[in-house]
Amino acid sequence: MKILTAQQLKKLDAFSTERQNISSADLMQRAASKCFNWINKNLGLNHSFSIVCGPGNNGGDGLVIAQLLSENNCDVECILLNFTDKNSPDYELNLTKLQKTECKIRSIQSENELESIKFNGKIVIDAIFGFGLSRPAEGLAAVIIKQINSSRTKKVIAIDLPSGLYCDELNAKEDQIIQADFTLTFHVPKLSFFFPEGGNSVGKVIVLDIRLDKSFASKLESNYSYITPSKVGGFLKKRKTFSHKGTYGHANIIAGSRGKIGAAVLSSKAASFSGVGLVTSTIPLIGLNVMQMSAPVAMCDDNYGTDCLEGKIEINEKHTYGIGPGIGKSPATVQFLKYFLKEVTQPIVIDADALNCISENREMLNDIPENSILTPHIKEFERLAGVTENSLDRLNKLVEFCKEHKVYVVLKDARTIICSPQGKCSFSLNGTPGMATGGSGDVLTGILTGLLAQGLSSDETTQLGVVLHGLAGEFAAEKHSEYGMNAESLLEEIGEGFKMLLKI
Ligand SMILES: NC(=O)C1=CN([C@@H]2O[C@H](COP(=O)(O)OP(=O)(O)OC[C@H]3O[C@@H](n4cnc5c(N)ncnc54)[C@H](O)[C@@H]3O)[C@@H](O)[C@H]2O)[C@@H](O)CC1
Ligand SMILES: [K+]
Repeated sequence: MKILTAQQLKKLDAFSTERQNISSADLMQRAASKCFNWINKNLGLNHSFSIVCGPGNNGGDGLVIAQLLSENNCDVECILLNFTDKNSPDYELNLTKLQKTECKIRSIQSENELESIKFNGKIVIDAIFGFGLSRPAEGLAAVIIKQINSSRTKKVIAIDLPSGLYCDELNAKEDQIIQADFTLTFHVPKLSFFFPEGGNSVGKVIVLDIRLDKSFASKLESNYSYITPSKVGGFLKKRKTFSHKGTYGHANIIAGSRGKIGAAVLSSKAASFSGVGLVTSTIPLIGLNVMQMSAPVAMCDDNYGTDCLEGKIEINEKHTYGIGPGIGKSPATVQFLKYFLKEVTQPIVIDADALNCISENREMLNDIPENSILTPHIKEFERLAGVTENSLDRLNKLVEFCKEHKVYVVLKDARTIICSPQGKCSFSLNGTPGMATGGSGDVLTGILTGLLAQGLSSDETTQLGVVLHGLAGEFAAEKHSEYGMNAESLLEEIGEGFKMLLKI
């Protein structure tokens, strides 16, 4: 699904109402009903609700939600921020409707009236600004946002976007933005959700389908799309009854050095859980016993060096290679990598120290086979492509880099971004902060190598692999909490991720 700008969302909104022969107020009613239903189903109605409304259509959504809560006999108070007399027409219409219900309505003109408002213990519904934010929240809006953020609220639910967050621009550090527990966003997640400059404020993102015109949306120009489990599940190939280990490819994980054999173990195990037929671990001799004991499923090739990888590897055209986890940067390993890249012709997965070696020996960039998959985290990417000023600058550099080198880059972060050699970017919302721990990246390398080995294209591999890795993280966090999980917990949950994708 394409990620759209505020301008495009407005156009889509207008086209959809016209095509469906409904008014904009009907669409607002539909959007607000979706929010109400989500709240009812997921949090229940037995709470005290405070709904804070701004002057535009986001505020209008808030008014309809207030109406629905009030009609369902909830304890609800609606706070109107009156910093302008130019309210949107649908806001005015729904305010008149709300005034006919039992809902308590408070109209706030100035900051000193805010003192008497208490948000502690309440579910706060933030409907101050949506995608129409045109400048940083200031004055009354900024003060109330600050007040909500510092209150002991039960939960904060942002409607469409946390107020104060831009839709497709970057916020400044000092901007006041609602810190939501949940963001109920319409149609698609917004670009800003994927960047650290504002993405920390969205909490859990729930995308609500308000039946905007899908064919019109697909014709709008956008370089950015959002990957969902339902999209990537279809990339899985059906396993045949009469098949054997040779049917499903051979992943060769080239990894490890003295003290970093764990990275090789994690990657090799992850590959073995990805559906691949065979796994070989190409490791220095020092890791042989550890690997055989911890990952007996992997065959070992220990012919290249004792403490670190060295020498000239013989490329097997039938193998799909994933190189980098824990290999270190010793001169002998750099030579090993140089030779490997010169010889290999099929797309490969390149991670971690292999990327760092390439950054320090840039001529190697020219030897990376087309459609290979590079999996840097932000620092590793900056070593490859240069320091970036902010997320948008990084996104532009990412596009340039992938086009120039004809590779896929999986830029690992809380919100991982995949960029294709054509410069198309896909964003994933799967994953959890519990995955911010050593070894998570090694697991991703294993998954990607395993999927690529099974004959998926690099495009399918990156999208499916990133979602699967994120789902494994979510299942691990569910079982062990975000604190009590590690990279090994991810391995145990790859299967749960597959089960979910197969159900869709
Ligand atoms: N297109 C869609 O998909 C739909 C949009 N809807 C809602 O409509 C919202 C967009 O509505 P609008 O375009 O009316 O915009 P908003 O409601 O986001 O806010 C715009 C209003 O706030 C003012 N404003 C902007 N920044 C300000 C600031 N920093 N300080 C003070 N005032 C400021 C503007 O002048 C305008 O009056 C969406 O986010 C969503 O909640 C839904 O009702 C239904 C469908
Ligand atoms: K909002």
